[in-house]
Amino acid sequence: MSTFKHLSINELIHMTAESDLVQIVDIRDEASFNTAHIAGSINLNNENIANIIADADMDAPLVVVCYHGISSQNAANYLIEQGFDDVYSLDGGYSAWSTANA
Ligand SMILES: O=S(=O)([O-])[S-]
Repeated sequence: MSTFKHLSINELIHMTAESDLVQIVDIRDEASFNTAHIAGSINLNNENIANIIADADMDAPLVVVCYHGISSQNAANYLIEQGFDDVYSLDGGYSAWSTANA
């Protein structure tokens, strides 16, 4: 069974520049997500997770974003268990992303 990989902010920028297939899921609370999020990301929550999994391309890269890159690692493991093959946890989370993109 595969394990998730760590992804830096720079790696995410390169990955999204090179492929349109990259899926980004943000597991922060909805209010934080609505305030600001990485372009193209989806807010993943208990209500929509089943639909997102059902609609997703399980072979395409899936990047999990949280606040600081801690809880995204658990979510990444969970999403691998659900059948995703190529899962990444964004190191530093949205916090690092927003600092890098300020
Ligand atoms: O979202 S977090 O677990 O990195 S604080």
